[in-house]
Amino acid sequence: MTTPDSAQTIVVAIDGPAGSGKSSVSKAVARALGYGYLDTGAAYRALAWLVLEKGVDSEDADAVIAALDDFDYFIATNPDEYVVRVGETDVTEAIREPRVSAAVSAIARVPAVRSHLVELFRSIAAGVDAPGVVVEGRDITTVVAPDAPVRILLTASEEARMARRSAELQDDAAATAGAELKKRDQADSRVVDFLNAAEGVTTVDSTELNFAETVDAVITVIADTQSPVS
Ligand SMILES: Nc1ncnc2c1ncn2[C@@H]1O[C@H](COP(=O)(O)OP(=O)(O)OP(=O)(O)O)[C@@H](O)[C@H]1O
Ligand SMILES: Nc1ccn([C@@H]2O[C@H](COP(=O)(O)O)[C@@H](O)[C@H]2O)c(=O)n1
Repeated sequence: MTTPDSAQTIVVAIDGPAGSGKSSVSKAVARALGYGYLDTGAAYRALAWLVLEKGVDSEDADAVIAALDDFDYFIATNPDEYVVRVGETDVTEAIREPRVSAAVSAIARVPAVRSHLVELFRSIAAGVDAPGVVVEGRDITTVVAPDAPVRILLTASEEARMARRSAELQDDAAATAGAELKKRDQADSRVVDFLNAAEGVTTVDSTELNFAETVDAVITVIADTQSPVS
């Protein structure tokens, strides 16, 4: 990714499967370092939300591509003020609904959607006014910002990810969360590889780490990149 201020704005690219902690860890890292934070999954979710609002079949690639014309997207990059809007509508909560999670993989496998959003992400990241920006998703280390100085695959065992996601929810929702997470990873991994680290990408496996330890591990990777041990 090239940024107008690339000499000053460090891009930290983070990929990983669902529930690996990408959003929560990236947000905490951005806060700790005074960096911006860009959640790329939110854009795929927001487009899925728009497609559902329009009553369009999310499996109909042409109709999904047509919806891009009305996709007036905004996401805040301040980690302390997370908000997502489509046009005037605040969709921050709505894009987390199970119906959106269930539709998003179909949207994300449309190549024209991916290329449109990749350009959008590069432009949003380039506009961040901070010493760095943490950009997280599935193809950040490989497609969106393959030249980023810091590239991390954040992972955890499927059991750990399912347990963490279930712990956020109540009864019925907790029971289905694991299955949803697995299904989405299976669909998404047919489109981009976020289960294996590409060359030059550092893996942070949080299976045996608590949240604070995981944040520290990511900050250490960033610090090591800035002052590598000779
Ligand atoms: N190392 C950790 N130890 C314990 N809990 C963690 C750890 N890392 C993340 N979590 C928790 O796991 C849950 C899932 O994290 P998060 O939502 O950030 O994952 P994600 O990768 O962004 O998921 P998705 O791709 O589905 O949006 C959150 O409740 C988060 O607080
Ligand atoms: N770089 C990305 C980011 C996300 N996706 C798709 O969006 C879905 C939602 O992402 P979350 O991070 O909020 O879970 C995800 O399941 C992918 O379908 C993507 O393709 N590329």
